[in-house]
Amino acid sequence: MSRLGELWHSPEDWDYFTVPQRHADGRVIHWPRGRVLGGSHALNATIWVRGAAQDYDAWAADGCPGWGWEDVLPWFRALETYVPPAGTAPGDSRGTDGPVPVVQDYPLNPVFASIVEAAEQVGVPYNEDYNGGTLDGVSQQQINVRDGRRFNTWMAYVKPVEEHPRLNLRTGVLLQRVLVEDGRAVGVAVVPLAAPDGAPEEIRADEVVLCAGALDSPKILLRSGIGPAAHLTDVGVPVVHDLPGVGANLHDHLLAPVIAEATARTIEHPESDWSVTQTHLFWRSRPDLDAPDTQPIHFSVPMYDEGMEGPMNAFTLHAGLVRPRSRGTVRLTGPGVSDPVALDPNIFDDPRDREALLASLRQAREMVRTRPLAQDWGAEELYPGPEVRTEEEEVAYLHRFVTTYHHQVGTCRMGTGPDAVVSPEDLRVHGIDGLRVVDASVMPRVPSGNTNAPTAMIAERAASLITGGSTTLAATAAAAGAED
Ligand SMILES: Cc1cc2nc3c(=O)[nH]c(=O)nc-3n(C[C@H](O)[C@H](O)[C@H](O)COP(=O)(O)OP(=O)(O)OC[C@H]3O[C@@H](n4cnc5c(N)ncnc54)[C@H](O)[C@@H]3O)c2cc1C
Repeated sequence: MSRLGELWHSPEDWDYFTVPQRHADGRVIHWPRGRVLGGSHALNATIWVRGAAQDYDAWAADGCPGWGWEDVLPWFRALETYVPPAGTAPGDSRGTDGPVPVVQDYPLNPVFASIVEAAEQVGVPYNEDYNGGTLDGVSQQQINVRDGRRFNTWMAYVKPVEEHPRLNLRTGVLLQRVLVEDGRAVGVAVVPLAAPDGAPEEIRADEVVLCAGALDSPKILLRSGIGPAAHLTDVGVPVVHDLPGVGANLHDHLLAPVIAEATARTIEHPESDWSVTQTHLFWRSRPDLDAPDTQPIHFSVPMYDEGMEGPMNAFTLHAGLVRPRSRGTVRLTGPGVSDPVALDPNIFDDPRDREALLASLRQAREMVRTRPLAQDWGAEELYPGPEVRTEEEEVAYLHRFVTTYHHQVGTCRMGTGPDAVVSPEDLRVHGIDGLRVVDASVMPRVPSGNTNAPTAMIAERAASLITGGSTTLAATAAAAGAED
C-alpha cells in the first residue's frame, strides 16, 4: 500500500496524459489508470468515501430518479464490512457483512495525529465516521485492506468465483469496439494487447455490459460509432448512432500540494504496511454551501511534482477540490485502437473551481503554521514557499502545480435529457438495445469524495438489475468467501 506510486507508468498503468491545459500553464497532466484485473482499484490509495447525501439527491433531482441518498444507501451498506476504530461500534448506516473490507482500525503515524490537531486548531472538528451521514470534519481515512495488503474489487467479487464454469475471463486482449447490428449490440471485437492493429476476434453475446471506466468506456463507444455524429465523421468513424453525450461532461477532482519540512522531528515510517496517506478533511470553502466542496488529503511524505525538489523529511497537505464545475471531453483522434485519445478536463475553465481550490490551499498553509505542526515538528513551508504571498502569486502557483485527484467521471452520464447516454432505470445505452455501461462514466456529477465506493455501489446495483433483481453479487461473493 505504501508503495502505490511505483505502479504509475508501470505495465499495470494505461499511462494516460491530458491534452495541454489552457488554464494551467498549458501543462499536460499524468492520469494513471489501472490496466489490470481490479482496474484502478488495483493501483489506487483504497480510500473509501461514499460522498454526501446531497450528491445523490442532486442526481435524483437532475433526471436520475431512484438514485437519491435513501435509494443508494442500502447498496453502500451491502458492499462493506466496516471495521471501526477499536472500542467503537459501527453506526446504523454502516455495513458489517459485505465483501469489501473498510478498515479504520489501524495505527496513525504520529505526524497524522498532529495534522488532525492542526485541522482542529483552524476550526475543523474531528469526525469519527465521515461515511456515517455527515462528511464535514477531519478524519482518519477508511481503507480497503486485509492482512496489511490492499483488497480490491477483483479480490472481493471475481477471485472467489474465478473457477466458475460459466465465467470465461480473457486477459491480454483489448476491447476494440462493440458490434452493433440493426440497432442491437450483438457482441464485441477484441484484438491482442501485444498487437492491437492485428485482425480482431469477434465474441458474440446476448448482452454487452461495458465497464472500461470514465476514459475508456466513451472511447470504446466512440470507436463503435456511438457518439456525436459530427465528431465521429471528423475522425473517420462510420456513425452507427448519433448520441451527443458520449465523451462529454468529463470532470475530475483537483489537488495542489502544500509541502512542509519537519525540522524538529524525524517522520518515521512504521506504516510500511499501511498507507502514506492516513487522514483527510472535508470543508466548505464558503459558508453558504450545502455540503463540503473541498477535500484536502494528507501525506507523511513530500509529494514533489516535476520541477520541485527538497528534503525527504517532509509532509504534504494537498489542497483538494471535490465539487468542480468545469467540464471537458474525451475525444478520438482517429478510428484505430492505436490512435491516441484526447483527454481534456478543461481544468479551471470555470473560475469558481480556482476560487475553491485557492481557499483550500490557504487553509492548508494556515495548518502548517499552527502549534502542533510549526512548533512540535518544526514545520517550515517549502511549497508554495514564503515568497508566494499575494493572491496573484498563489493563483500562479495553482496554475503551475494543480494536479489530478484521479477521480474522472461523467462521460457516459445517466439521465433522460439530450446529453444523457444511459438510462437511470437500467443503465442501458439510449437508442441501442442489449448494451449497458456500468462504471464511473455514468455518474452525472462527481460525488464530493473519492470515487471508488460510488462506482462499486453502481456496479452492485447493476448486478442486481442484470440478474432481474433476484440476487446481488455481494451475497454470492460473500457466500463463496465463507466457503473458502
Ligand atoms: C492513482 C489512483 C488513485 C486513486 N485513489 C482512489 C482512492 O484512494 N479512493 C477512491 O475511492 N478512488 C480512488 N481512485 C479512483 C478509483 O480508483 C476509480 O474511480 C475507480 O476505479 C473507477 O472504476 P471504474 O470501474 O469506472 O474504472 P477502472 O477501475 O479504471 O476500471 C476499468 C477497467 O477497464 C479496463 N479497460 C479499459 N479499456 C479497456 C479495453 N479497451 N479493453 C479491455 N479492458 C479495458 C481497465 O484495464 C480496467 O481494468 C484512484 C484512481 C487512481 C488512478
